[in-house]
Amino acid sequence: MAYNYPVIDLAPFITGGDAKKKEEVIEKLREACSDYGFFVAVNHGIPDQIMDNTMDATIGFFNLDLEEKLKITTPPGAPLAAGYTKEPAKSEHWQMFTPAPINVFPANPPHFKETMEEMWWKLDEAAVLVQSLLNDCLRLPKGTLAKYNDSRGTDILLGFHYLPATETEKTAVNAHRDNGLFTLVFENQVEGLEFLKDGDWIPIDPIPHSLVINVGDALQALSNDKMKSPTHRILAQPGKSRYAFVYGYMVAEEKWVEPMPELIGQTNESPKFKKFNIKEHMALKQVFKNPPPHWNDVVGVHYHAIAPSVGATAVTTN
Ligand SMILES: O=C(O)CCC(=O)C(=O)O
Ligand SMILES: [Fe+2]
Repeated sequence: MAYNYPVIDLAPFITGGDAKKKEEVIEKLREACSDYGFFVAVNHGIPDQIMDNTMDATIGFFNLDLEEKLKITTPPGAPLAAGYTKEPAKSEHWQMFTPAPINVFPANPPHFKETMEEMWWKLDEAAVLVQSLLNDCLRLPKGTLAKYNDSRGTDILLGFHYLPATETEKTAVNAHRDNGLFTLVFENQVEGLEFLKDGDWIPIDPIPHSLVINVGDALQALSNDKMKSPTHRILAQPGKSRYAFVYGYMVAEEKWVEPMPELIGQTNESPKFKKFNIKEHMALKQVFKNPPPHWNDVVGVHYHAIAPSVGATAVTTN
C-alpha cells in the first residue's frame, strides 16, 4: 500500500544491517523530519505482544465503571499529575511518569501496573534509539543529543480513550504542536490522527504495531529549524472509540533550549531562535489558548524566532 507520508523501516538498526542500509534509513529520517516533521516507524523493536497487552489492559481499564476509574484520580498536591482524568464528551485518559511511587495504577485489570511498566521501558529503549538516529541525521558528534537531554524526569506516557464523534463534538484534540524532543504514538487501528503539511491535513492510516513519531518544539529549536514540529489534531470518529498511547520524550522543563552550538558551530549558520525553556514555552501556550482562530496560529517555536520570518508569523507576548 502506498502512503502519502514517510513510512520508515528501522530493521537495519534492530535486527542488523550493513552500513549502507543504515545510511539509507538515516537519509529517509532526515528528509522526513525536515519535510513532514513526522514518520511512521515499523520494526522499531517493541514486540507486538507487548503492544497488544498494553492496549488490552488500557481498554479493560476504560471499560470499568466510572467509580472504579476515579479511584486513581491524581492525589491533591501531587507534584506530577499521574492518574485518571475525564474530559466530558471528548475523552478520558490516564497517565504515568518514569516508574516511581508517584504513579497510581488501578487494581484491575490484573497486572495493569506490570504491563505498563514493561511498556514504559520498551518505549524508553525505542526513544533512545530514535534520539541517536536523529543525532546522526543532524550530523552531530555521536551522543551529543543524549548528553544534552540527560534528564528523564518529565517523560510521560498517556493512555487515551477518545469517544465517538457526536453532532456537536467532532474534534477530540484541537490542533497543537508537542513540546518535547519527540512523541511516539500507537493506537487501536482507528484513524483520527492528522498532521498539517503545506496547508493540508494528512490523515494517518494506522499500520498494525507501527509507531507514529513526530518532532516536538524542543527538537525544532535545537536543530535550528532543520527538523519541524508539525501541527496535528485528533478527529473523533463516527461510531468508533479510538484508543491511543502517547509517549512524550521530553527535555527537562528548566533546561535552556536553543540551536545546539555543536550544530551551528559546524556550519557557521546563524541561530534562528532565542533560548527558552519548556516551562515558559508551555506557559506561552496557555496564554494563546487552544483552539486558536486558525491552525496557522498554533503556538510553536516561531514564537522564539530571532527573525520573524521563521516558520510563521512571530508575535510578542508583552
Ligand atoms: O492520540 C494521538 O494520536 C496523539 C495525541 C496527541 O497529539 C497528544 O497527546 O499530544
Ligand atoms: Fe500531540
